[in-house]
Amino acid sequence: MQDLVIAPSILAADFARLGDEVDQVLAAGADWVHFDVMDNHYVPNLSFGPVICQALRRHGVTAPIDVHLMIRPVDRIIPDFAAAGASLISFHPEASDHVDRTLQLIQEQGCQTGLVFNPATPLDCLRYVLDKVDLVLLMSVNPGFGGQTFIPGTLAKLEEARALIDAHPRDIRLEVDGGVGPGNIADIVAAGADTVVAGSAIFGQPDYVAVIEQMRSRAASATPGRRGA
Ligand SMILES: O=C(CO)[C@@H](O)[C@H](O)COP(=O)(O)O
Repeated sequence: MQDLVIAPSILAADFARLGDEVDQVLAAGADWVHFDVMDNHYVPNLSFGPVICQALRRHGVTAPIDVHLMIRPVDRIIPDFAAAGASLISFHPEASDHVDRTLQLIQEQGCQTGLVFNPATPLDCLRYVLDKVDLVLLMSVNPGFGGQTFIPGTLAKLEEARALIDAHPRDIRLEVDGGVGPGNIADIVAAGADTVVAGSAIFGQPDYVAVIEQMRSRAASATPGRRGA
């Protein structure tokens, strides 16, 4: 399994001070910036688009920007995110008419690819496109809002995804998003995740260093394959 990546979701940041907020979480030990794009169509909420991604790059952010598209359709906006500095672009298979083509488009734009599965969406299509996927993202809440409660059934689904990934020769990250924090990260890592998104659990705390350290130390105590140990 790959080293743990912690990707704070800027959806929970103070937008009026976004550049400083991102600088602070990265200085506190976060690895990536998780960038939640919502269109008030695929999900019932509206967030931000490529200009904000570009603004973060112009501000000086060099860490990977992990763009999660909760939009439909997806293809039209992918070149804009690539030009804005996205490192990795993930989308939901049901939001694309042609999943394989969208994955190719992201690759052609020079970004890494991710496929996102909602809590009730089966992983069925994954095995047909694993050769084009760099990251599998399992939603552990229904997408659209931060601050929701982790859906426990995600743990069994993580184990299912981990088995698929481990049977594949390429390095593919397994990310979890929604309701993740110090209280459940050990079980999440034990179930097979190597990448975690956390919004309110990080930005909701006054001390970003302390919460990120706590998440790392609890994750380090997990034994892969042994949930609840
Ligand atoms: O994509 C989403 C919600 O749609 C997530 O990234 C959440 O924004 C995570 O927030 P917390 O549950 O960690 O507050």
